[in-house]
Amino acid sequence: MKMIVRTASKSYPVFIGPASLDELGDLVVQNNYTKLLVITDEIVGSLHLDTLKANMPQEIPSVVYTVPAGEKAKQLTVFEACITHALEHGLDRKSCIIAFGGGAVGDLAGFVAAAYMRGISFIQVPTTILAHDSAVGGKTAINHRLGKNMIGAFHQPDAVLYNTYFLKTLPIKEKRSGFAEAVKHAFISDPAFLQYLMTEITDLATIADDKLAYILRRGIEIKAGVVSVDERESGLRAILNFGHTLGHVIETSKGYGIFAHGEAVMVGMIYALHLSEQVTGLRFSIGDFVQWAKQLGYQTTIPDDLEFQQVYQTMLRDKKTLSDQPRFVLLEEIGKPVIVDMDQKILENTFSKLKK
Ligand SMILES: NC(=O)c1ccc[n+]([C@@H]2O[C@H](COP(=O)([O-])OP(=O)(O)OC[C@H]3O[C@@H](n4cnc5c(N)ncnc54)[C@H](O)[C@@H]3O)[C@@H](O)[C@H]2O)c1
Ligand SMILES: O=C(O)C(=O)C[C@@H](O)[C@H](O)[C@H](O)COP(=O)(O)O
Ligand SMILES: [Zn+2]
Repeated sequence: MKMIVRTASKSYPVFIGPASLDELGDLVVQNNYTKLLVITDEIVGSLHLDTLKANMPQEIPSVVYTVPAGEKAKQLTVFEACITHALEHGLDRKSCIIAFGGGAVGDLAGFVAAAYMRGISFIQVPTTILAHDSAVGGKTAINHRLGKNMIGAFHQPDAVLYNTYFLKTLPIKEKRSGFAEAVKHAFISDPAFLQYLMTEITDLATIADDKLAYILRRGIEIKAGVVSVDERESGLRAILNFGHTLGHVIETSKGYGIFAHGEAVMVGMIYALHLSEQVTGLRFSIGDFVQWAKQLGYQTTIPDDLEFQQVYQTMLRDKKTLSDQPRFVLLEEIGKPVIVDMDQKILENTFSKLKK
């Protein structure tokens, strides 16, 4: 199946399904790429690189660069090594980078593409559930020890080829991480989708293929709808950050990769739901939601070793913060997000209640 993402700077196709890699050859020809650089990670490369290679047009020269798996890929040293590899192998301005992996590879490789010779093409070939979010919308970035995704650019891909066959080898922790972003998409825009998820999904290890396909498609539709209105987060796009203010702090404070991104976002969403109850008067059974999240294996409390004062300092560096005022995405209702400047005392009291 094919969807089109339309943003102010560019429109591009997202192909979803087991045959999506068939599109690669045509894309390479249509766009006249001179050379391809596949950036993948060591796990995805060892499991699936042969499948990707089998779908790459043999007449175009290609090279592969393998980076560490997970958040370790999103570092300046790895970014520099990718640029060096591209220079040493003669990539030019008409070359194309293929981001082959989950969100970490996508964010890194997209940023390499955004920066190399001031910007070349890239194609997302995502391999995780989470990537229904990360491969669409053009946010690319690497991390800084003081904050998540602090060094990056907006740079849209030429296409997204989402071969759902790759998802078969995902470990349960990564399924959980990716599913949390689908829950986020439901919370910010579609109460019926949230209801569907909470009713139909009771075990992440055994989601039926048709249900997973629907969840990915609906998540991409919601994300594409937001980025088509506000590509560079001048306003509306911030709603995609629901759960991320605390989520990113958890990732940064615990050390990148300890909590998977979506696992941290789940705790952040539960925090934001409690804040919403107090600040916007949200009426929603948080207890039922937390029970369901626990059943799916999520941690639903704030890690015990996090201290509010330190957490608050990291929140102040969040990209949504303006003039030292932390801003949160809260919900007035399910599907009705609002951006709110937050009072430190409310943040602290709710934080204390949600610690283990
Ligand atoms: N740019 C965006 O809009 C956006 C959106 C959401 C998240 N993100 C970022 O995405 C990253 C998380 O992405 P992710 O959850 O895809 O994680 P990931 O890319 O770190 O992959 C997680 C782990 O799963 C492995 N893996 C990937 N595909 C696999 C497969 N098919 N089979 C077996 N193992 C596989 C990887 O090697 C890695 O060890 C975070 O850095 C987050 O900040 C970006
Ligand atoms: O696409 C967006 O916009 C998002 O916020 C999606 C998030 O799921 C994603 O984690 C994103 O990388 C966060 O962006 P950041 O600007 O808060 O670093
Ligand atoms: Zn996210």
